[in-house]
Amino acid sequence: MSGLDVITEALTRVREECAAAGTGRVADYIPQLGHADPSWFALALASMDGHGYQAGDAEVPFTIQSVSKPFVHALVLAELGADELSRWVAAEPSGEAFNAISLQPGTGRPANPMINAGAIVTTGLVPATGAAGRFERIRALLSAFAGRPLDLDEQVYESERATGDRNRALAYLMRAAGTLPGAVDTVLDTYFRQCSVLVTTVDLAVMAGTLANGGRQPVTGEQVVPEPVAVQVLAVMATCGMYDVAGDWLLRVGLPAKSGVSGGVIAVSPARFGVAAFSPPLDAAGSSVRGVAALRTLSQRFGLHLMHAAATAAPTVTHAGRSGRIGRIAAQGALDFPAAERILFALDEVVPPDGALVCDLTQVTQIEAIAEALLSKAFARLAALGRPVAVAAQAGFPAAGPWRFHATVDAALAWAQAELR
Ligand SMILES: NC(=O)CC[C@H](N)C(=O)O
Repeated sequence: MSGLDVITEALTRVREECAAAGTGRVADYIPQLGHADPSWFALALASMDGHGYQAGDAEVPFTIQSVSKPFVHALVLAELGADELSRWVAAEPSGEAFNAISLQPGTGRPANPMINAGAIVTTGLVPATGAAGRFERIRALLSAFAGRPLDLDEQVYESERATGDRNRALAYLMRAAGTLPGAVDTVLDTYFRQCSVLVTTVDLAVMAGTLANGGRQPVTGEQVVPEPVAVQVLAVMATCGMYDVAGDWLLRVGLPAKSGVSGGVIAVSPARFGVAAFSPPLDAAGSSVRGVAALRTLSQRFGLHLMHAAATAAPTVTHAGRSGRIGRIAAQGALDFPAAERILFALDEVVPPDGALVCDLTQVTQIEAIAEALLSKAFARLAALGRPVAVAAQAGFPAAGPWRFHATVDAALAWAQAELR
């Protein structure tokens, strides 16, 4: 408990409101899954600072099922790259159920790595020596995302292996089309094990939080996958994660997400939160009825819709004005492209033709390469026009250039005044 329990209470409230949402059916096509308690219902939230909040049955273990797919997708992207992976699996929404036969005409590739056909191929592409080694790599990866060692539920694995004829049929079709990397039984065995890894709702929230945090686990600090890989995975989750309702989900919830037949659902609010819900009864699309309702409510109530983000960006330029012939600008936080644009726009307004610029970046915490390039260019341009430029910044911003670098704003001001005299 932390934050005076206010956030925990907000989660608990959403859980209560969604407890009666619709009716669903616990999946039993994998017989062992049919033993789940339909009343289980949990919510969890993980922040980028590693803060965790939970409500309900958030520590009940269940098998991860299809929620494993984005993480294994990340592993293969990190190993092979998007170009090589796309030779095997496309990245198009299928508009079909998770277990649909999906072979693109011509190439035989499955539509995307979030449906079973594409996930089976993706699992087969995990580089390893032998099937056991391949599963251990996947288990290690899922554990790194969760920040703790995860176990296998042998009974669910045996149950799915004994009844997984539909997945076997998909694998044989792809094998015949030449798009299955490996033998049907070997690849499927790894896939069934991958789906049978045990997690809790708390685990799922922090796993989603790792994707939200650019691939860095917010609690352990481990960079589990490179940042560009996390970005690519989120893109595919956004368009394909919710199967045949992906479009409606993006409309109403507006977050990259992934559901699984055991009742788990994750959603990712990039650079903000990882969110997870768990409740076994499923809707017709194979997603948790209460989980979907809860994530929808959470996204709306907490203002997490992706397309909402731009309007709420924090102010980066904290001061833009003039004292005498010195134009002064101060900025704070992380400087990305939009922040650089704001600074550049303000520069034009504050620096007089016969004056100098003092730019206070001491409260800047991070400068993206594009922001650094644009600001450097603007400073150089001012300097070339004969206007002295003094930059006050913490170490990190390049001191080299046709401008003066100072550790404090006072030093920058004093230098600029002397230059103008
Ligand atoms: N949607 C899911 O969670 C499906 C996963 C399940 N193991 C299957 O392949 O059928």
